[in-house]
Amino acid sequence: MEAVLGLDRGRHLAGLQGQEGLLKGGDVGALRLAAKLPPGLPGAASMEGVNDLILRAARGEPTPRPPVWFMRQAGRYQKSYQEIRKRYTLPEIVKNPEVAAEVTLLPVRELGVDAAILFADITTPLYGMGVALDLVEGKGPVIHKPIRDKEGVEALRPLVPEEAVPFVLEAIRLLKKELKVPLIGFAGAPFTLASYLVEGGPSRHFLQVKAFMYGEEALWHRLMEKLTEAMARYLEAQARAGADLLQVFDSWVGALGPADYRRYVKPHMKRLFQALRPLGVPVIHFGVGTMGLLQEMREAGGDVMGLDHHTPLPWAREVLGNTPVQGNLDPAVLFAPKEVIRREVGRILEENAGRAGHIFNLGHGILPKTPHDHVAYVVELVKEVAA
Ligand SMILES: Cc1c2[nH]c(c1CCC(=O)O)Cc1[nH]c(c(CCC(=O)O)c1C)Cc1[nH]c(c(CCC(=O)O)c1C)Cc1[nH]c(c(C)c1CCC(=O)O)C2
Repeated sequence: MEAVLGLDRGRHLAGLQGQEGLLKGGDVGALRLAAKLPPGLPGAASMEGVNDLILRAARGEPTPRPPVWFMRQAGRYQKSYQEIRKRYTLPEIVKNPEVAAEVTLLPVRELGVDAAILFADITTPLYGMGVALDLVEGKGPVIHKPIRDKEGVEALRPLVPEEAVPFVLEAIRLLKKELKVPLIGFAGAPFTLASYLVEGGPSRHFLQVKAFMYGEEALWHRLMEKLTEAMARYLEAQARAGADLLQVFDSWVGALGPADYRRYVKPHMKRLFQALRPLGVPVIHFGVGTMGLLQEMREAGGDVMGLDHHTPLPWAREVLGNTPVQGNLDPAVLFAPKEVIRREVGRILEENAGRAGHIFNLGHGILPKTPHDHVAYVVELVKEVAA
């Protein structure tokens, strides 16, 4: 397995050098020494010479241009990923630190994005809590025994990251030796994980999870507490292993209205973000269909709010004040002709009007059949800002 990373190491470094060679004007400033990280984090020592644009933007500091990365930037739209997937299943990639690190590096090399995101799935830590599941192609996670009662909730084991996901922590340590951009660690938020655990798989109307939430309120909070505690431990372990930022994916919480969010979800999210605060690592809080929840989610916590493509950026800026934002190009725009991509990227940059604290991203993850050159084009366009 060493060969997988070893073989590509030279290419990776060559790619990065090429990328630096192309840097112009303001971008050079982006490669200055990283600002100090809080003590106790292993990432601190290895941040020298790292492109720290995303860390500065996450702190709300001015940058010569917005940093850019993409949710699901490693995946099936890449030929290189498809090649690796011919040899390994998704869980095999994740459980093999060298291969997971290699997949994490693919978009950094191929696109020149300003951050890497650890290659894993939101379901990865669930195995370590005693949940049996499959990742079904074209569908998503399928839980063997959905949680519907007290017995199911009690059967969930506390997560001990060093024992349950040592491969994730090892992948982070390997990546920190290779990367010249910050590494984002991530986890699913309790509601989004609960939706898979209770529904048994992806859902359209979230009827099972809502029935459980409304009908068994005490048990619901017990389930959310267990997931909150586990994800706090998981994210903490990722930061200690070297992750420079963390993103919490509450992908499906947009299924709830603000009153339900306040009652059934917000107290748990508050606890999660409180637990992460002492780590001193910026945390991005993201959801889809969450425009109506934005203020509640911001109150729950997070240093950066992820915006989906239904949320007007200027409106979000009004609502959020100085809180940094991430987003929010519609992933479908990547299927459009290049002139449209240029127009839409330009629109978002104009909407942000050069304000500090903007991380350029999509409003949700890259879709499987997205043309690779269109993704690369977005990176070029964002980098033009500082040219
Ligand atoms: C809801 C969710 C999941 N997983 C994730 C979320 C939250 C983000 C979001 O809202 O999109 C998070 C995730 N999953 C994956 C990553 C990798 C890092 C990255 O962003 O590059 C991340 C951040 C790998 C993956 N996880 C999965 C793939 C699909 C590719 C494959 O099977 O090889 C990848 C690259 C599988 C998965 N896992 C999940 C789904 C819906 C799917 C897709 C099913 C399909 O369409 O086949 C659950």
